[in-house]
Amino acid sequence: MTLIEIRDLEVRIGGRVVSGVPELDLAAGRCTALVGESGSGKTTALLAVLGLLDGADVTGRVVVCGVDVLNAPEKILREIRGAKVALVLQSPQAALNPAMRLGTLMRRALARHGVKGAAARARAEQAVADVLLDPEILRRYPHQVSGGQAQRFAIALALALGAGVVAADEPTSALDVTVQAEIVAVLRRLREERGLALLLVSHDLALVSTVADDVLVMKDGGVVEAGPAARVLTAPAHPYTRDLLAAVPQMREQSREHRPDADGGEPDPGLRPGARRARRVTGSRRRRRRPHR
Ligand SMILES: Nc1ncnc2c1ncn2[C@@H]1O[C@H](COP(=O)(O)OP(=O)(O)OP(=O)(O)O)[C@@H](O)[C@H]1O
Repeated sequence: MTLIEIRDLEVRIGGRVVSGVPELDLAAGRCTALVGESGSGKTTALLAVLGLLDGADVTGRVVVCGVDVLNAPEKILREIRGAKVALVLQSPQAALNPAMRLGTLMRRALARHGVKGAAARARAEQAVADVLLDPEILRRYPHQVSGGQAQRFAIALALALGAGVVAADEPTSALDVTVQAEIVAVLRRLREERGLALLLVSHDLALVSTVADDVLVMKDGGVVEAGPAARVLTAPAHPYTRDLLAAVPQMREQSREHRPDADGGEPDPGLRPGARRARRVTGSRRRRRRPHR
């Protein structure tokens, strides 16, 4: 079943094309990743899927869980956001109301989608258990949880609402290495067990190589190459993709000049050989924030 279908999507801001995706099909249980340099249009494409591009000139066709997003009334869009497609951001704590316990927050979100009382409590507890969090976390405030816990809570919120698609924008780049691997493991398990579909925006080629089935490589607001991750990341056809991949060891050498112990430490669980190196380098780009747990 196709959950996201994009055809000839073009987003213009101030007359300039800032993001364009000619074709994307995402089925249940699959993961498509948008990769590319900063400003290439990845986040804009993700926001288009959620119908969150007020003020932009958007053309083409975006169908999410049967809803024609670019032509749907705001009321319908509000219904699909959360209940069908959940957005997971780089720093979920920033998006959580600091004055509200996580349990309250989740129950309010459920109430907006018509689930209340004991059913909401049960749904919340099940969802946090599904991402391997102790239900006790529902009594805590956002500042009382780690970055990794907050990210798992954001995923749990998506599960509680019954979302079949998670749209994740750099979901691990604000987290430290061990926690990144935990989040990746949770996302992979949910795909396998629940058939969750994942639309992933990431700078992190290591993350992409471990979770994505398909990859779209974006540059200057367009897609320069698309195909199965196993092919695109090992035998890239486009010079830009080759540059992107070639930059990884090169940047590693640069970073080693500044950090003599750069290759120390144990390999990360859950990363394929070579991926750890790619992660370290790509994870140091502009959007990376200070790791926290
Ligand atoms: N609201 C806006 N107003 C003006 N320009 C915008 C707006 N939103 C995005 N852009 C421009 O659109 C282009 C694509 O931005 P986008 O955030 O989609 O890129 P990205 O690939 O996700 O980059 P990054 O990884 O840095 O977030 C950029 O040139 C950006 O400056």
